[in-house]
Amino acid sequence: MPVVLQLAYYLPRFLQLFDAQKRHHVIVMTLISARRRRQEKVGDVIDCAVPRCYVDMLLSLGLGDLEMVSLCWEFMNAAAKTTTTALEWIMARLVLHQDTQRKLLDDIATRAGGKNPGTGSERPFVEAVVLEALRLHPPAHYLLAHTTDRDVSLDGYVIPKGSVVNYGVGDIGRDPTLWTEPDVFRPERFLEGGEGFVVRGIGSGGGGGRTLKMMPFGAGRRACPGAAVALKVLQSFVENLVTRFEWKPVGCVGKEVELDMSERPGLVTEMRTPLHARLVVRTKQERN
Ligand code: HEM
Repeated sequence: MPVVLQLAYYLPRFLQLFDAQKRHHVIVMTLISARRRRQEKVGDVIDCAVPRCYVDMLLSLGLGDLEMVSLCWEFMNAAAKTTTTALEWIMARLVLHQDTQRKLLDDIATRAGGKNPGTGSERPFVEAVVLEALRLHPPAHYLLAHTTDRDVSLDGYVIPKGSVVNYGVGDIGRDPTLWTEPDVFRPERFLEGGEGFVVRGIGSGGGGGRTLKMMPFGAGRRACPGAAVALKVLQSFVENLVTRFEWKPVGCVGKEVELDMSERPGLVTEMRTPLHARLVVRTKQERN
């Protein structure tokens, strides 16, 4: 296609993109300016009633507005879509596996009561549920592109300097040489004695020791800096959602609508059909 036609084809999209960027800039700058005014009024105090936030730290580095806006967007985009997508997959799994949902509720109740963990494992069952869902449904099926700064030798292959390297995160989690029955949702594999107990989800990128059995947050120096927050947030949301509501499939008893667990590939891999579930408020007795 001639260059002029190509430009004409992409121009409307570029204009839309510029417009979206302008709106993003205005929204984020409003928030940054509010923090700047506050700092001018009370100073960059650490031990005041309002805690020091990410923007305060950026301001203290003396960065320019454009750079701060870009960093804030990177954080917001990287944090929100990935975490909400992971939560949707986890809740879909709990709708599909009612036995796991009941076991989770029991484990939460026994732990809250200070009794021995219901699953007999030191790892809370909710953590196992979150990890198992991230293994099967990592929101990012590929990482951000990485590159080699020198020739690297790996398993007898040479990856030349300057190669663009990426990983099939989704495939690693379902590798049959690493996981038994990899397509089966079984959170118990992450409990003590299970093949996934070594996996921490963070640190070495989700591997456990030197073996990368899964890497939903990437690995190494450029691994997700929000992994620890994401895992805590997910566990807290799942615990609260399951304690307050019973999550059931839509439809009446015996005629439940089957969940569509297929994926919509993209930068973030979402559920092709967004989750629809029937929520029933749990009674106080059920919660305890
Ligand atoms: C379930 C939730 C999340 C998943 C699955 C996830 C996954 C990832 C992955 C795979 C990468 C690329 C790593 C690489 O290329 O090696 C990444 C990068 C990043 N994530 Fe997350 N993330 C999540 C939540 C968060 C949260 C909550 C934050 C912030 C609070 C965050 C901030 C970032 C940032 C800033 C980067 C870019 C790091 C860099 O370029 O060095 N993420 N994330």
